[in-house]
Amino acid sequence: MEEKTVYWDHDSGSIIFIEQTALPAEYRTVSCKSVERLAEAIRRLEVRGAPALGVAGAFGVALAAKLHDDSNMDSFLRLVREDADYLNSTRPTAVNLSWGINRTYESIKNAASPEEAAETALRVAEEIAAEDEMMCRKIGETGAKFLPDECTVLTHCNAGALACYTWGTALGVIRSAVEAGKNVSVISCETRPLNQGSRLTAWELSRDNIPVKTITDSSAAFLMKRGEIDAVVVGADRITHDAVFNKIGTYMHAVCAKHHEIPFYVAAPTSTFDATLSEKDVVVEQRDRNELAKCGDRLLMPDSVDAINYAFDSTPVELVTAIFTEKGAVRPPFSVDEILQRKVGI
Ligand SMILES: CSC[C@H]1O[C@H](OP(=O)(O)O)[C@H](O)[C@@H]1O
Repeated sequence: MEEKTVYWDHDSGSIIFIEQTALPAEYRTVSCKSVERLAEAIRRLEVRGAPALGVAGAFGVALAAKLHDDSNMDSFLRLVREDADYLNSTRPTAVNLSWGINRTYESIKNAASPEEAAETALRVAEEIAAEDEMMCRKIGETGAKFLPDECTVLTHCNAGALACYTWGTALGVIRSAVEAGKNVSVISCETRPLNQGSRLTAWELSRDNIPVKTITDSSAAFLMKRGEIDAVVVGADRITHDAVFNKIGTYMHAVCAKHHEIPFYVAAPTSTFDATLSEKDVVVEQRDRNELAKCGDRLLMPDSVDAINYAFDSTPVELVTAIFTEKGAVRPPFSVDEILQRKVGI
């Protein structure tokens, strides 16, 4: 997949993103010209996936800096910070969103004018996007070495090009393994309730001619029990010293993989690591009941019944075999500070 998930269009001066809620039925892009529209896109998961949220948040700050033209720098920066905080409030769990927003905002705090600030913010956002692509390819190269020459890999949700600027993290590992000549088949869990696995991962891999079959999330343990899964590779939204936060259902797969002695890998850039929090401190996003209660116009449960709809769960690092990063592979237990400070392979 060559398309970029979210990028800046210099001709129109707007953010272009792939509208992911329309996939797989329709491939379309949106030209986003306001911070409010970008915030809506993030809340609706039109733009989604931890690294992609980091890139989108960075371009959101660049858009805010372009749109505000208050000549007084103090009020200009206050207005841009308000937009940045508004974007940051859209989704709490993926650390990359706040990381991309804050890194871009910090780059303009000493600008001499709004014009200079807008130029700087856009440059930094495009650097973040380019870094994401480079990191995904390094993550892929690292992880591909851990996969057997012939294997079936189970993945959950979408940690592919659509969850990043391009290439992907978990799917980046699979793409790199295929590029290295390995015979990899993929089992993609549909990932209820929004079906990022059946809608997006299956779409991405089928376009790349990588063998993929979709299963219900509840089928994963049975396939492991039958010996049909050789490895699990998933993405991440936030990694603390004691847990990996990822799409709801990941913890279930990790427990089952441990029971069946199947390696459980996580693929994520070091920007996903959080040195400030522990598992108990992280806010896990809860989403609207209607994501479970309805499928289009079809009612799936009584209106009178409430739902619990966590968007993520947390997997203790003890259940993780290794984490593939752009700096190399990390085996728990690990020090997040040491990982973030290391410039070379781990
Ligand atoms: C490459 S990390 C992608 C990560 O983000 C997804 O969440 P969402 O679709 O709600 O943004 C999921 O947790 C993926 O593993």
